[in-house]
Amino acid sequence: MSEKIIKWGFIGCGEVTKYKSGPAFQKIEHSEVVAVMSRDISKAKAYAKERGIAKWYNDAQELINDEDVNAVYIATPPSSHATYAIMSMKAGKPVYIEKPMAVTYEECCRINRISQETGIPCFVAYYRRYLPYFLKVKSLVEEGAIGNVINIQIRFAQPPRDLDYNKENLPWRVQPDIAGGGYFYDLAPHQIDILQDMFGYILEANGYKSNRGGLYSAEDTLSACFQFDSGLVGSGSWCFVAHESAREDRIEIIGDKGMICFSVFTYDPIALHTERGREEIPVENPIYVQQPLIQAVVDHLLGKSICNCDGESATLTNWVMDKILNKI
Ligand SMILES: NC(=O)C1=CN([C@@H]2O[C@H](COP(=O)(O)OP(=O)(O)OC[C@H]3O[C@@H](n4cnc5c(N)ncnc54)[C@H](OP(=O)(O)O)[C@@H]3O)[C@@H](O)[C@H]2O)C=CC1
Ligand SMILES: O=C1CO[C@H](CO)[C@@H](O)[C@@H]1O
Repeated sequence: MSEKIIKWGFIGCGEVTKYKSGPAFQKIEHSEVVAVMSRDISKAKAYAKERGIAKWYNDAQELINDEDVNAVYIATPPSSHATYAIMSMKAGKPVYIEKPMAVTYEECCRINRISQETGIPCFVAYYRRYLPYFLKVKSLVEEGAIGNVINIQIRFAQPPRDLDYNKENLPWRVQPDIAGGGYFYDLAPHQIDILQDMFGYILEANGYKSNRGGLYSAEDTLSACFQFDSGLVGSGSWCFVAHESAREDRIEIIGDKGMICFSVFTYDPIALHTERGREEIPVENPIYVQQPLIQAVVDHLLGKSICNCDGESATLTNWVMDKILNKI
């Protein structure tokens, strides 16, 4: 891309854009937000006015066609990611898509096909790959702090959220036609992506799912096992209707000389267990957590470096989830 400034249009301006990503697009050099879209024009206008964004729309195609917009951030629920990504790339505009990339592996493949045919890049918001906390875990593994890695364990449990009890108006995150599944499809992609970034691609995955809470139709409890290309095996369990006493957000990387435990959502200090005992390693992340990844995307679009947080790699995470859910 020859432009000196990446001028973003946002499709969707909900929660994720308020703090995690939105301000970062405006803080980064050679990056501006020039337009925003919500299906409700008054929401789009209020969002734009509050943040000094010049234009607002209630129609995605109009935002994409805007000549001032030269890259598109898709921050809507997952069921609309493929449509907007394909519309944008067909208009010649690179996309940065929120996670999960789409509601199925097959939709991800469609997005990648259009990216290949048009030559327009597609990135996915797996920002943990660029966060200091996870880079520290990765460097401990690479330095051999725990010897050879033998096994991976993911454990995640949380109680239902208040909104999950509202049968008449359930959150989109537990509606599989919008979200791709239940909370598993919302949260597990972060865990699966970061593990694939550290250990290579997962080539086998199988799972069992169940609905134990009866609050909504999507699965709320799962167990899975998986194997990486290298032969490394791991397993995971997820429960979204657990008692508070079972709350957990933990990945264990078990080695032959120690173990690393870390969290994916709460960033509790990394725990390094070795023959020296247990050490805690606190690591600070930036306030706008997507900023390092967005910087990498902007640098890629400016031709300065390559960002590999792309559609091809993100698709493998949807593949793993669809295998665990028996969707494929
Ligand atoms: N990377 C991360 O850490 C996080 C990522 N996310 C991801 O970001 C995405 C959005 O999540 P979040 O911001 O929490 O969701 P919200 O429900 O808060 O916001 C969704 C936004 O999309 C708009 N919208 C909904 N449906 C459509 C549609 N079909 N077409 C156009 N606009 C639509 C909504 O506004 P309106 O209804 O007015 O159009 C709203 O602006 C999801 O993919 C989610 O998984 C979310 C949180 C963190
Ligand atoms: O990282 C995250 C934190 O929680 C949100 C709500 O479940 C997720 O959508 C998001 O991906």
